[in-house]
Amino acid sequence: MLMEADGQQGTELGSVSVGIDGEDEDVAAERRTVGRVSETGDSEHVIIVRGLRKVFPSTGGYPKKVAVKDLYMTVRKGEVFGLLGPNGAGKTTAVNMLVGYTTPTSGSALVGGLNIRKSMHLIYDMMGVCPQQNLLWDTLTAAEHLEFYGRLKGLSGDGLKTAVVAALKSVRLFGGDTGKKLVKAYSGGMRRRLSVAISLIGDPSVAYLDEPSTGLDIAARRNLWNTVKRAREGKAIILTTHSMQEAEVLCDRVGFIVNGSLVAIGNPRSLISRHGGYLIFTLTTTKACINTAKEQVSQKLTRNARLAYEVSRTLIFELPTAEVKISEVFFFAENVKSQIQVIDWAVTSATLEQVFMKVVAKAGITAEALH
Ligand SMILES: Nc1ncnc2c1ncn2[C@@H]1O[C@H](COP(=O)(O)OP(=O)(O)OP(=O)(O)O)[C@@H](O)[C@H]1O
Repeated sequence: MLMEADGQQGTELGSVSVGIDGEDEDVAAERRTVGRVSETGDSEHVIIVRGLRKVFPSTGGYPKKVAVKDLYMTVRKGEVFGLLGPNGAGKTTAVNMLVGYTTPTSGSALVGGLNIRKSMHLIYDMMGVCPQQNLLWDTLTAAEHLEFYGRLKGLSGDGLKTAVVAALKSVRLFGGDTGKKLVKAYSGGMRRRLSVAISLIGDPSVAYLDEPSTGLDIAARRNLWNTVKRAREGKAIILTTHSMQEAEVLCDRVGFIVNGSLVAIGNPRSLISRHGGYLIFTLTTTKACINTAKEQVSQKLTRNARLAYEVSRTLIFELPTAEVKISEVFFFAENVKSQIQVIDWAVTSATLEQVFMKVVAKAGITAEALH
């Protein structure tokens, strides 16, 4: 791996401060990792983001916008990293700085040891991008697109032909004459799949996928997940998504961004256990039994049960896992039938989506604003 001499490094890292008031522990630890690997160089951490910040100047009467606030994170070889956040959180702006679409206001990033501020022309050779908006030519076929981008990645001859066929097959654009049709005759989903195939042709060591599954039906989405899983080996992949299911299936680690700041980072499971820490108990009863049901949960399960939602006759409680075992909820649900009429009940662990809503709400955005 190339490690580029970087005169700014000392200054940039000199400003790293860990343990800023209220900063999440995992976010602080990631910041420390950035400091460590930036100093020593490291072939495993393919992407090292060092305090990237983007401020859009005020225009047309609108005030200036700090879209990304001092982002520190790393992505390792073989890792799929998911950037999650509500609309306008700064995900695309962060990716746009990394791929050279927009210049950072401050901070920098190393990609394969090269600084995005100085060596973007060299980084282009090792990266693939699936932008949020498809950048395709209506008058070319899918195969022609892939041949064009394959050549840009240095492929030629039989190697190029084989790579184009493999790419068309990987996103199911190969059957019949599909790959030979002009893109203007493609559906939205087919265009999206082609954009993903373009980003992966030539086996780049870094790939950025901005909401890759937007507009895909369930089958196409699952197929896309398999394509990304197969492609991840030896690559560092950053993807942005609004789908928590996609993040759980695909991502080794995820980062939640709110108002331009990273507020949580980690493996989806560890985030669930760290920030979730509760069971979701759903109980549907009759109107007459609602109050007794609430009392029973508080008395028999835990006083710390939190009523998260009450919709019609359905109550949804969060029960701290430190206080209530799942078997106790089963026992409760069976026994409470002597006190109240139970129409239905269910218990599940917290999901990444619930943890996301909680973390985002804590960071100052209401759940309503997310919809
Ligand atoms: N060129 C620009 N000029 C001014 N403001 C911008 C520009 N591009 C983005 N922004 C603002 O920066 C913020 C972050 O936008 P960005 O597109 O990065 O968010 P996002 O997390 O990708 O959102 P989404 O999930 O909706 O795609 C938003 O408030 C957006 O309005």
